[in-house]
Amino acid sequence: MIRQVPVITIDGPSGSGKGTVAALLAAKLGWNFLDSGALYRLLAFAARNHGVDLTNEEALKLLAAHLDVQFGASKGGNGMQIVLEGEDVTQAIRNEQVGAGASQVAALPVVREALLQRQKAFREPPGLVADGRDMGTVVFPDAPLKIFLTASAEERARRRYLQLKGKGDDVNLASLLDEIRARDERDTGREVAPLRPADDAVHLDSTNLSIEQVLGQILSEVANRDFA
Ligand SMILES: Nc1ncnc2c1ncn2[C@@H]1O[C@H](COP(=O)(O)OP(=O)(O)O)[C@@H](O)[C@H]1O
Ligand SMILES: Nc1ccn([C@H]2C[C@H](O)[C@@H](COP(=O)(O)OP(=O)(O)O)O2)c(=O)n1
Repeated sequence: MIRQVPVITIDGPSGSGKGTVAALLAAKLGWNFLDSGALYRLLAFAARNHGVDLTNEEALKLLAAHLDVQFGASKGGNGMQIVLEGEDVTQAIRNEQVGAGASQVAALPVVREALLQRQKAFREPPGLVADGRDMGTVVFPDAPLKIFLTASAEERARRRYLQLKGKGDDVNLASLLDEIRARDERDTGREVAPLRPADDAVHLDSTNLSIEQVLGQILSEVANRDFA
């Protein structure tokens, strides 16, 4: 049997730490990294730039199919740089307004379909770490290790607050908590590819864990299997 390129999926709600841990894990293993949420964020961002309404399914489908984006190593070497239509949007797509737009367009089946192959194409040797909402359930259902990462809504809002404040954004903890809850509801309640753990996912609650502890627990799951 041909051995498939291994994938580790990390799904979970906003602020659970998926992106941080997935990037660290990919670096540690020397594997590729897919930040699937960035694709939905990029689509919401591009729609705004092109004056496309977030309910206009036909236009969004076209935009998603032709999204001109490059993912590369950042200039400083720490993290990923995202270039959309020639513009560096790495930071610009990381605010709650773009996150809410991403969650809105992500509920449309035509959009998910248009982005599916683009996500699967990240599965290249020697392996892939993919984070998002439906990595383990829809995009890579045969992944040999699936993590479902959670944390309380209050802790997730606190993390997001510190993160955005650190960037100099003007943020309010109570509204971030409201936004996180609204996004949880939309992402778990939608009909297509809702946020939910795969049946074979390992559940990790990071509320009281440091980033290093979460990474350590995932690495011990990796060590218990023989794919990496
Ligand atoms: N276990 C943790 N403890 C404390 N802060 C964390 C933890 N995991 C992530 N963070 C911080 O929380 C913020 C959100 O993390 P991020 O990886 O973007 O979450 P997600 O991708 O799930 O939305 C970041 O500033 C990150 O450094
Ligand atoms: N695989 C994915 C990834 C993200 N999405 C949607 C739902 C999310 O609210 C938005 C933004 O995702 P992203 O992972 O960037 O957001 P957070 O960093 O968790 O706040 O995109 C999705 O539907 N499926």
